[in-house]
Amino acid sequence: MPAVTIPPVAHYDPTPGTKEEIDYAAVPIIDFAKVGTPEGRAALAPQVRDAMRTYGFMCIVNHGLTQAQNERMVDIANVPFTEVPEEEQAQFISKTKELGEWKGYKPRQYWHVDNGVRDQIQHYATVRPAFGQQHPRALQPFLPEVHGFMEHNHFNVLHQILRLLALGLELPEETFVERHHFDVEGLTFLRFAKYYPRTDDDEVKTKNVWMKGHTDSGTISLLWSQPVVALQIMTPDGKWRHVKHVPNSIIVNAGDAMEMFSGGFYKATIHRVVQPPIDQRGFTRLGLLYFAYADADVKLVPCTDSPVLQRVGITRKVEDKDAPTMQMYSSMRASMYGNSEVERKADGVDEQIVSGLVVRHYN
Ligand SMILES: O=C(O)CCC(=O)C(=O)O
Ligand SMILES: [Fe+2]
Repeated sequence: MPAVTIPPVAHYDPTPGTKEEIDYAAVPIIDFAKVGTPEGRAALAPQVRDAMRTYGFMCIVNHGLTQAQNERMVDIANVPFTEVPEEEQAQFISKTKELGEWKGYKPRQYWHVDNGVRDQIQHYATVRPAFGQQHPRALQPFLPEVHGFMEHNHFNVLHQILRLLALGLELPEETFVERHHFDVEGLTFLRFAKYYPRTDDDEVKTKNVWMKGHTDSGTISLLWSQPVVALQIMTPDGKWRHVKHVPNSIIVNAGDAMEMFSGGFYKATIHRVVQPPIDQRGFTRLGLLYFAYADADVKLVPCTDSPVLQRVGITRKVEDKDAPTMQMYSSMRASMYGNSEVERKADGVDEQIVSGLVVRHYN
């Protein structure tokens, strides 16, 4: 058998952890060591149900990748930003506003943040299968690893979370798994995100907000925890609080589609990215994010056969007959995000109407 050679990649030095005192959100830590067995899932289901019902966020440890495998992916994630010449990057710009999809680069300054300030975040998005997309030359040697990382996210993490969320609603375990295929073309994608330090003027004009408060449009987002403390969530008491970095963990949140499937039972929690604490300023912030969506043609209506929902009641944002499909909803959201044509409400909340649903961005 030929030896498997792993192409070398430059190391991305992680930013040192902050030493500042920070008011962290009490995001529950969920240990996935036993998630592979029915007994393990039965024990985890109530923990996951409570976390996603109360916070809409949880932190998963023992997800099956080692620290070294995690670091290797972070190194690979830096390749599209550091190893691809600008002229070549220009050939792979995502047509997000035109097509409502994420594929390739989101350049810096693509979004309006606030008061005329544009973002300083660059993304590179890979759809599934990774081989079905054209990629810049420098990334090509790493595609088998990128694809393997997506498979790990999908089957070992996402599908297990979906099983636990179905159990939490007393639904058959595969209810949500069956709506999240990997091998068919769909909306789910992997994002490499690089946040660059900003000018003081930009910080003042945006009140230190780097990415506006929002809910994610899909079902489940997997944010691989990284050391720069800048992600905040709106906690149940209405305060913004930071999410703590737990080494080699995954921060998980539910998006709008999961909130709709669960009739409001699981919360699509508002979150945002802000300027890091003083000792972490001046560094870049590099993240791995896997955004899961239900299959494109699935309608975003509540699971009325859940005994739990029958007991606690269902909240709908639109009538079932008017509910959008996953494709309709996500592409509208993607094309409209960061667009200045929003209605400014008095309290610093911007509103847009997407497929008949009100979508809010919080400053
Ligand atoms: O970078 C992060 O920590 C979160 C980013 C985020 O919320 C998003 O890309 O939707
Ligand atoms: Fe998000």
